[in-house]
Amino acid sequence: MPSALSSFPARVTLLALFSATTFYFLYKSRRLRHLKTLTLSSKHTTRGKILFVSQTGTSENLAQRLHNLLASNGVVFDLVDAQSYEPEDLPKETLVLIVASTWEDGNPPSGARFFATWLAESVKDFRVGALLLKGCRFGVFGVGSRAYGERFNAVAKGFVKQIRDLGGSEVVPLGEGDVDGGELDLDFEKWCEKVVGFLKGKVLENGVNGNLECGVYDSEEESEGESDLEEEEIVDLEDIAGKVPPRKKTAAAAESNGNGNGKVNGQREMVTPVIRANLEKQGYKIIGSHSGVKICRWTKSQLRGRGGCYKHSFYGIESHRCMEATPSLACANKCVFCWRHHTNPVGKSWQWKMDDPIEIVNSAIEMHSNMIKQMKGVPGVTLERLNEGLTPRHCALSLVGEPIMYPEINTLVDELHKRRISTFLVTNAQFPDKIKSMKPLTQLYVSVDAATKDSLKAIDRPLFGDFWERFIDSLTALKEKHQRTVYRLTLVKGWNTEDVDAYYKLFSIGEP
Ligand SMILES: Cc1cc2nc3c(=O)[nH]c(=O)nc-3n(C[C@H](O)[C@H](O)[C@H](O)COP(=O)(O)O)c2cc1C
Ligand code: SF4
Repeated sequence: MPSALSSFPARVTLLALFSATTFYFLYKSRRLRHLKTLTLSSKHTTRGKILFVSQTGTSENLAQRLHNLLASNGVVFDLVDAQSYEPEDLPKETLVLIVASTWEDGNPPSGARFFATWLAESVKDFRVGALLLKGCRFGVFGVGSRAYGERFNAVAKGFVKQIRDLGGSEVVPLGEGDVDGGELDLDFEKWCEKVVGFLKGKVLENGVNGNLECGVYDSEEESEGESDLEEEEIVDLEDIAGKVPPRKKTAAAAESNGNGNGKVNGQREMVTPVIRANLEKQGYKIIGSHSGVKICRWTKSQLRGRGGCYKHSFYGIESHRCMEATPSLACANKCVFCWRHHTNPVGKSWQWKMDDPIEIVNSAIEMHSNMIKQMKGVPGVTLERLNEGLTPRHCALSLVGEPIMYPEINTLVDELHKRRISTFLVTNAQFPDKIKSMKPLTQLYVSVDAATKDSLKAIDRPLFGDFWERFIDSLTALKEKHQRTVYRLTLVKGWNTEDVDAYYKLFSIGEP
């Protein structure tokens, strides 16, 4: 048990606080986000931004024109080159107008690659969720050439989709300028008219109403502080899922695949080509046939000299030296909040071809290091931090799936420890025997997704018929472990936030 946080109520409160905040906003706010984003509070007084993405100056000139036009209407925006804009600040923005050109192969100009990559990666990062930019209203004008066919204004179109996917509210429909055959100036003017119309409170064709008096565009007073909304929007706790499907679609009980034969080294590969492609699209690096590694957004953040995750605040773990990995992408549940929905491999026991633990560790470190190297040259990344990042000191075995399903988990953990890498492992409490036989880890977490049998069944949709007995046995096994143990609560309002007494009983079983 850790000394600083060994106080049971303190630890439970902190974990519950993180998880509850995350899920409450992921789940509830998704449905409400349109309503909310249309009703800006007077706290949002950040000045609007005009961002330009430009290589040869066309988009920059147009952006400058828009800037002047708005200024002549009494509204002052900041005019910023996307090249020098810090995308981590986007969630703080309340209104962003982007003028963006498209270049070779439908890509942005090289100077704006970081901005574009940040957006694309945030959409794919399941931990970010659909709320990151929910306070941000935006409009995009694309500068390109129709001669490029399907790639005409690909960058501008991509920005619109990505910002929408991250919860942004599009207040002016995409404008498209064609520098070759089209009427660039005219099309831009029309788009600018819509922007001015929006700012003057006119209802646009997409039904969004602007309002000059809402405080967003106040040219005199610029708020320095961060809004309350932003504070509420703290999402992401390592492997917490981002997108919650509606309850009615997910309430059906999970079906066992019925094939669990307990073979330690089966013939089938766990990761099928379809699953592999799906995971790789989301930034996962697949190791062998059942393991994965992914660079965490906190790792990137701390590499850039920004904040780390809660393990940095709690335990001093340096996020830029942390590797997030799992030796089993499969698990024995189909939790309703799992981002993988129905695409993940499931099983009651190991039934797949098995890779060597040493090879998994070596490949994980190599792949992780390669991802770290790609951060070279990114604003804020110093050589010193980059080099530190190349030698991970901590491994979060909690990416996705159930790590203790992997039959060689003990050897794998030993390998990590031999390399002076500390280990945090998260299990979903369905394999009590595995918990018992697990060698000491730096910290062992058990996910407590619900406090009663019925709610656990509804939320985790376990494959095992005796899931509740397994769950209780897992907590009992935890108590008997002579090491640091933690319950991790994932609280979703309306699903599992009641039954306080039942949670209390569970705490007295495991004594985390
Ligand atoms: C090599 C090259 C590739 C281009 N590729 C595209 C493209 O894929 N799609 C598109 O819409 N426009 C494309 N364009 C047109 C540019 O977007 C256009 O020249 C624009 O004015 C550049 O704006 P900027 O000066 O703001 O960067 C391309 C232009 C060049 C020279
Ligand atoms: S523990 Fe590591 S992987 Fe997990 S959120 Fe923190 S930095 Fe990222």
